[in-house]
Amino acid sequence: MATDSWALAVDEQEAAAQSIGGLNINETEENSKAQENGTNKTEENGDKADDDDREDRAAQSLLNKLIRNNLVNNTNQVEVLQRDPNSPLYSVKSFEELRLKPQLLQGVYAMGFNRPSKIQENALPMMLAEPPQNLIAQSQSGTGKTAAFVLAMLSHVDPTHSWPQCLCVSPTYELALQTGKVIEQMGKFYPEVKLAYAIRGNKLEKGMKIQEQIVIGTPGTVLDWCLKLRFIDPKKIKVFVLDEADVMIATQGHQDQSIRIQRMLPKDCQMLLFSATFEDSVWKFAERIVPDPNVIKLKREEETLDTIKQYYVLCNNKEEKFMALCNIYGAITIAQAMIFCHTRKTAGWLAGELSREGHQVALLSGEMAVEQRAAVIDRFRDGKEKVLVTTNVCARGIDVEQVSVVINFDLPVDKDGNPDNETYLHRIGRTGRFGKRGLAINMVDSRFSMNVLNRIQDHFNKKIEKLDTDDLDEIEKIAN
Ligand SMILES: Nc1ncnc2c1ncn2[C@@H]1O[C@H](COP(=O)(O)OP(=O)(O)OP(=O)(O)O)[C@@H](O)[C@H]1O
Repeated sequence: MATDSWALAVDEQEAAAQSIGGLNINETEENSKAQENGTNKTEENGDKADDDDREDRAAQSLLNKLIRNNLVNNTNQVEVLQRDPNSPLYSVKSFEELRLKPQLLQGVYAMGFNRPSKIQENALPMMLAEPPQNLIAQSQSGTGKTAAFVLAMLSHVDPTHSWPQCLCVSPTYELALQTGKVIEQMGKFYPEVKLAYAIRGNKLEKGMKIQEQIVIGTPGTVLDWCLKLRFIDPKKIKVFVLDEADVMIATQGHQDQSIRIQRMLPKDCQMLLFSATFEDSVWKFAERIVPDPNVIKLKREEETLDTIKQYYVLCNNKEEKFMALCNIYGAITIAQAMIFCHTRKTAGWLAGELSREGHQVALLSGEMAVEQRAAVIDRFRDGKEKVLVTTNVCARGIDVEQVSVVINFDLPVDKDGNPDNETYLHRIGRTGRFGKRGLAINMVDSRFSMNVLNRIQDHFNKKIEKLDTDDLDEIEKIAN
């Protein structure tokens, strides 16, 4: 996340410069030096960086949800740690085996799910078991966690009772809405089950009691509804879900609020916690929320540079980098390319220059709302634009199969100006699914960036070849 938040910080810095300097972006000397060195003023302000990180995680997670329309491929084995290692381990290969209510099975199939995802194979039997079992599950975004706990909640409610029985907390209003949508879709043929949103702005009359069986919301509002306003009787909750635990703990106060909610629930309430990543801090939090847990983990698919041809081009400034890019485009056919810039300003400039050259260009930029970003990514994935110019902020999690060329117009560095190897790998590396050959071209424009390139090369122990973009024959060769 380091680079994302750094790029975001730069974007915000530029936005500030823009608002101070009218519509012209006035790059101060200090600013441009900072960019050159890969350092940034805002890093002095630790709080600000933390804020960025928080926003960044929630925004990234929302973006992932908006652009994802099927499961991510993952060939790793699921690790299961049972609370009682002697009890049999159930896993299912079909939804029928779960003996779901027919209305729910219909909902699952109507969503186009044919069989359980890897994580669902193990998680669903555990979550649907009698007596209910607690679960901590970790796997990357897009592996089917949300669908799994939504199915568990819908299976456990008794629609003849008009009070909340399942409670789900999400880190932000927008993420809660997204999960709500999945509940509505999956419960489409089960209209007796109703859903309420405990989110800011949803004001209810004093003394009211919620009648909906499922409540989804953010921790602050859920806590108020349970404790202060008593719209919900926490003692009647049968299933408690805490989603996106890693994003949750990044937000000040959410951790405590979640723990306070959990304390109000009955001892036999089923506790479920989900997270895309599992740092120590997440694990400590998870253990406080979920007593006696079963644990399911699915490691991320490893990315590799093995099938990627990597090159670098020596230039003196951004204009030369642009010329080099034009030469490459003139020499080889590029179906779709993603071009990464360090700042929003460079990205905007480059997108403009490329459009002038007649390219169909999409621009992803930090000031765009997450929904706008998702729309740009969708258009690009549909092939409506052939070039996507972006800063780092927006680019995580975008898997575009047809992207054959990735260009680092600026090399990825962290906030201290050190090579950001993880981001480099993430930009150009391929997982099993996208195992096709790829081409990565790095633009080097200073001694500083040459040093970054060399360190990246050493880190991955993979040669990055020099490319002379004035030599058309040489460029043609790299396409073969
Ligand atoms: N068993 C399944 N078969 C096919 N598609 C599925 C299945 N389960 C989930 N999906 C789809 O895969 C995508 C990712 O699923 P889901 O949102 O549940 O994953 P997640 O791990 O919660 O990720 P995120 O946190 O990004 O939402 C969604 O588009 C969902 O509709």
